[in-house]
Amino acid sequence: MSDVTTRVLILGSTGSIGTQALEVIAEHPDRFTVVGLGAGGANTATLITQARGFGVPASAIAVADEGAAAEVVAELGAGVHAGSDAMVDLVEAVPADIVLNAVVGARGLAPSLAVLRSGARLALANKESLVAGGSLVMDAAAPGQIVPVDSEHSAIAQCLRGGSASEVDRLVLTASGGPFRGWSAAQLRDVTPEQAGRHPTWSMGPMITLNSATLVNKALEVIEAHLLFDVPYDRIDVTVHPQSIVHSMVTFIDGATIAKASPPSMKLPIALALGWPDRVPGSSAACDFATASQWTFEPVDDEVFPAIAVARDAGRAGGSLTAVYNAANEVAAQAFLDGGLRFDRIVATIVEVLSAADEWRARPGSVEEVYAADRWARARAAEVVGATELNQ
Ligand SMILES: NC(=O)C1=CN([C@@H]2O[C@H](COP(=O)(O)OP(=O)(O)OC[C@H]3O[C@@H](n4cnc5c(N)ncnc54)[C@H](OP(=O)(O)O)[C@@H]3O)[C@@H](O)[C@H]2O)C=CC1
Ligand SMILES: CC(=O)[C@@H](O)[C@H](O)COP(=O)(O)O
Ligand SMILES: [Mn+2]
Repeated sequence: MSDVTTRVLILGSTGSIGTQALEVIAEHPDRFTVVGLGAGGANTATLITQARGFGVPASAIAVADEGAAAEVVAELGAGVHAGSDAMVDLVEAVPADIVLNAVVGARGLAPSLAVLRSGARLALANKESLVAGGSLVMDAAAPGQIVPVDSEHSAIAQCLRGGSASEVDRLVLTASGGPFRGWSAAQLRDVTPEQAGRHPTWSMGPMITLNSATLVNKALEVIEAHLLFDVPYDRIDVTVHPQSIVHSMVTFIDGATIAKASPPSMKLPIALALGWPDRVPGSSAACDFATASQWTFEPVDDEVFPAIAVARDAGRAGGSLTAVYNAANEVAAQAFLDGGLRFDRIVATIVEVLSAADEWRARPGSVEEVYAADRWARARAAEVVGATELNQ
């Protein structure tokens, strides 16, 4: 084994993915070293503890919120990167072999692009940056420079190892179905944020947990799979698998399907992305085939949960419509969490915003054009959310 460790910079270190990544690294000090940490600023105590625990200096820390950054400076000293460009500044200032982007939301786009420019490997949890940036992100990446962290895409990448793209017939993403699997449209009207926050199989941050409940998470993941693996939308399926043990599958042209299975834990795909292409021993418990269990698969109810079908249409139409989809969702989801929008109106808001988004059908020529689409969609979504008829 090499005596040189892999230098890992973590953006979003205080969140669900970020903290699990630090657990993986702490378990393997012979393989990985933390060289930088970035976060929004809502959890400065955690960030300071992380910096002290992993020996990260102030100059290798980024905090988006200026006030929170000042708190970190008071504890760790001057040099902390602060403000809306802090993640990009950090990526540009601190040499790393791998940058894990575990920031939440489309705000992760600029940092993702900065990582690709730096030449480091991008371990990508922040699916929103890919969905928003689309071909811009993929075009900026060298072959193999992006390694997926999202469990489904990690699974597919594993199923594809050693094969040739021409042998792939279909990608099959699994979905837990969320907490409202089997519910009727009428039942979804009265869903509360508390109910939507109870994911059946995964413990995750609040936004992805809500996105799983609306199936917007799976919608974003279909777009993510299309971009990462260059497979057309009509050859990407979604199946509801409530146990979340099969993390996704690939069906090949001879009728064979390869599935990747393990109990639900993000530590495995995080560790694999950090160690890629090598597996990190003991990342997760393995399936216990000595105990009786059932793995079930059922179709998505597209009538009650239209999020995936809407995303496919946006993705096929192309341009910046997937950025519009994501931005509209971020606004509507936050409005729901704040008590200002009915649950079933989240996806209705996305549909409403997309229906007026024809100007964003052109392929973006620059990241500024993506940001323009994102800003437009946020403003339009805020108007739609504010329209009383949508909440009746
Ligand atoms: N959690 C999971 O199991 C999975 C998550 N993902 C994806 O990974 C990403 C992270 O998810 P998750 O860990 O659950 O989210 P969390 O909400 O738990 O964590 C989000 C992280 O982003 C940071 N952040 C918030 N605002 C900003 C900002 N303006 N600038 C920089 N950083 C910011 C937060 O910092 P602070 O604490 O300071 O607010 C926190 O560190 C998402 O894109 C999600 O879809 C994908 C698959 C599984
Ligand atoms: C762990 C992970 O990758 C999440 O994206 C997970 O897949 C969410 O669960 P759903 O299948 O309910 O969206
Ligand atoms: Mn996922």
